[in-house]
Amino acid sequence: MGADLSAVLRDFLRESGGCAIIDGGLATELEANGADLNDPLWSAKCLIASPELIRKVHLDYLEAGADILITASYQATIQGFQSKGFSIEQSEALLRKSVTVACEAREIFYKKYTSSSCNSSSTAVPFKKRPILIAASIGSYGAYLADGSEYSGEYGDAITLKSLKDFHGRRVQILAESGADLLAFETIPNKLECQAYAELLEENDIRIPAWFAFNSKDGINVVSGDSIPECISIAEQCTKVVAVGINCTPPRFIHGLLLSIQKVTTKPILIYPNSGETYDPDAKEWVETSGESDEDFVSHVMKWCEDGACLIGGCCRTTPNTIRAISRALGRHGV
Ligand code: MET
Ligand SMILES: [Zn+2]
Repeated sequence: MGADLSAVLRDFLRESGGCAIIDGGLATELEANGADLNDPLWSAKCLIASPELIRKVHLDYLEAGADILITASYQATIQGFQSKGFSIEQSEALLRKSVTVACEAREIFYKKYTSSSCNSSSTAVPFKKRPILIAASIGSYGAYLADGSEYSGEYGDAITLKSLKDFHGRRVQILAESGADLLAFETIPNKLECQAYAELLEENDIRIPAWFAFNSKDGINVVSGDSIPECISIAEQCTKVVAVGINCTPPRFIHGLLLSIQKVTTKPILIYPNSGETYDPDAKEWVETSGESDEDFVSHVMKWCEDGACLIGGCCRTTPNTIRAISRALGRHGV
């Protein structure tokens, strides 16, 4: 029998006081720090040209209180790197680099606070490292297409369960063996891709736990129109999936989605909504009309906890300030 992968997350949640904080948007925060991500690789472009910027944003999120960092591999695929002229070996190395950069940020953060606590006073209480997990991001096939189809879930008839498994298989294997603590399957737009991930996890020797995060644009179904309870039930049956929930979805939908998810899962529930703005894939920009301020966003946090969420963070257009505000709302203090 394999190791109990769910224990990794349950122990971590216990050490985090019952509710852990996920980081905020990575790609949009890289852009806020000056990166030009108008590219099919999106945030993964920085793995090639500016990994130090990714490390900085990871560190900003740790300073803000995040307990979990999600790597810059959301739109990093072997196929995507190859179409830029990289070899298979180089492409696989870039995938691994997304995890290395996040691990470096965690090390820098730990060192900083270990040394400051040692220097402060001879009677200082030994510094207790807060546990920090690195979650290797796996964006959907629609994210690789870079045409916004992770927000429609419409892949066309040519895309089958088998083609999705073929597309994701090697990347999943590489990231599972990269030193990451978890695999974060993000922005899953339809049931077919959920099934493909679950089968890949079951059929391969994947030794780290995974979470499945779906996105919704109506507060009822996943973006393709497939039923949330059906998608969650697929994840529920997969022993390697240790948490399920929602990402990159407006905060106003989260309460209703949590109520429907709760009914069909026994696993910890995670949510990391976006800022409430909408992405226009044709214009390639976020439409700012219905965005929520950090205060509005955070005013939901305690309610989401009562609704059963125990991993909470932010997705696109949320920032270290959002995470700092979530941390305060949860009564966290200091590092
Ligand atoms: C479109 S959702 C993007 C998720 C990814 N983890 C990011 O924050 O960049
Ligand atoms: Zn997002």
